[in-house]
Amino acid sequence: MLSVENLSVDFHLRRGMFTPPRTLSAVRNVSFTIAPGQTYGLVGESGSGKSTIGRAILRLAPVTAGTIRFDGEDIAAAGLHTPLRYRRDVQAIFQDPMSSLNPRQTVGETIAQAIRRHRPMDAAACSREVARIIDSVGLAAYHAQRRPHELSGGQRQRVAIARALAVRPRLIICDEPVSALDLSTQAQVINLLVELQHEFGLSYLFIAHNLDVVRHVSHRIGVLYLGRLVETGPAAEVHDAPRHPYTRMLVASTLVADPELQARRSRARRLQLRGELPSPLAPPPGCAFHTRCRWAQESCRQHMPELEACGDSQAACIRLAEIDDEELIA
Ligand SMILES: Nc1ncnc2c1ncn2[C@@H]1O[C@H](COP(=O)(O)OP(=O)(O)OP(=O)(O)O)[C@@H](O)[C@H]1O
Repeated sequence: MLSVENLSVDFHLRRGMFTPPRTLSAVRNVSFTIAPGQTYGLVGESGSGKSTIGRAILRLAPVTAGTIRFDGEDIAAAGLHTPLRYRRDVQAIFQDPMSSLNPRQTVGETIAQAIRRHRPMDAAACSREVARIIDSVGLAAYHAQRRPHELSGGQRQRVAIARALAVRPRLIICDEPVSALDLSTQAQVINLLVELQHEFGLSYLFIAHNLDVVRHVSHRIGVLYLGRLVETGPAAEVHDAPRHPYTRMLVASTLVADPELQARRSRARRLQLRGELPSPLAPPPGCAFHTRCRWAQESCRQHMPELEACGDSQAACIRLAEIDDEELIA
């Protein structure tokens, strides 16, 4: 249904009238597909380019190169005129629903407005539809009268999901939808998204920095480092048997609720991610991860690795064959 091919996004930064703009490569040559009813999870540290990919699909970030096809049609080439059908089929939910919900509108009015924008119907049918959608996201009927500031963070995220569902989308870009919520609310919202996927056959692009969260909802996962995919494949394989050094170190550095697993991850000190993501304005030569990789050697500074098949996944590292499998701790 969605096919992203060799997507690159550059931002041109101007510092003053008389200095030439500098180019920041936020996304480089990223490719993936999302089938109907499936979730593709994008994971990586802050600044790795996850949101920019989501925004490019939503036509909110410029596409420098590559294609974004939806049902075969190149959306990136559509210029300013995004087809109306695409604007309905592809919806989004973000980390902070407060910033995208109108503080003066009740929940019922917000959902009704979204319904009427794409599906004309009379007032009675619209209020029946609002009630049905409110129920389907696990809110009570009385929440229809509430305004965003009268709701908890989890309830506000349910309203954002309801508003997206109101237009009957086929794909939802979920950009860090649970990062601002406490752990138990995170689980509830994630379970809701999974249930809605089964009920309505939805597809998701699920963006998060926590690999365990992404693993839980995704069929396939892409791991981003400094704008490039360094590993991609079936969710279970990428999470439980990571190949790329960055994915291994990301797994080892992710906090989990299971105390035994957390203790094992904390003990694997050599695998803990240290240091900052390099600046995309001055990416390291060769493999961009070599500055933080515990397996890096001189050749890694000289060669930019391409994604290569390993098992059912693909990973971009010239030392894959030499890296010790003992050091896997999912
Ligand atoms: N509109 C913009 N103009 C200039 N640079 C931008 C713009 N949007 C993003 N960037 C830069 O592009 C890079 C990728 O940003 P992006 O927000 O996509 O990363 P991310 O992985 O989603 O991070 P986070 O989890 O913090 O949102 C960053 O270096 C960021 O500063």
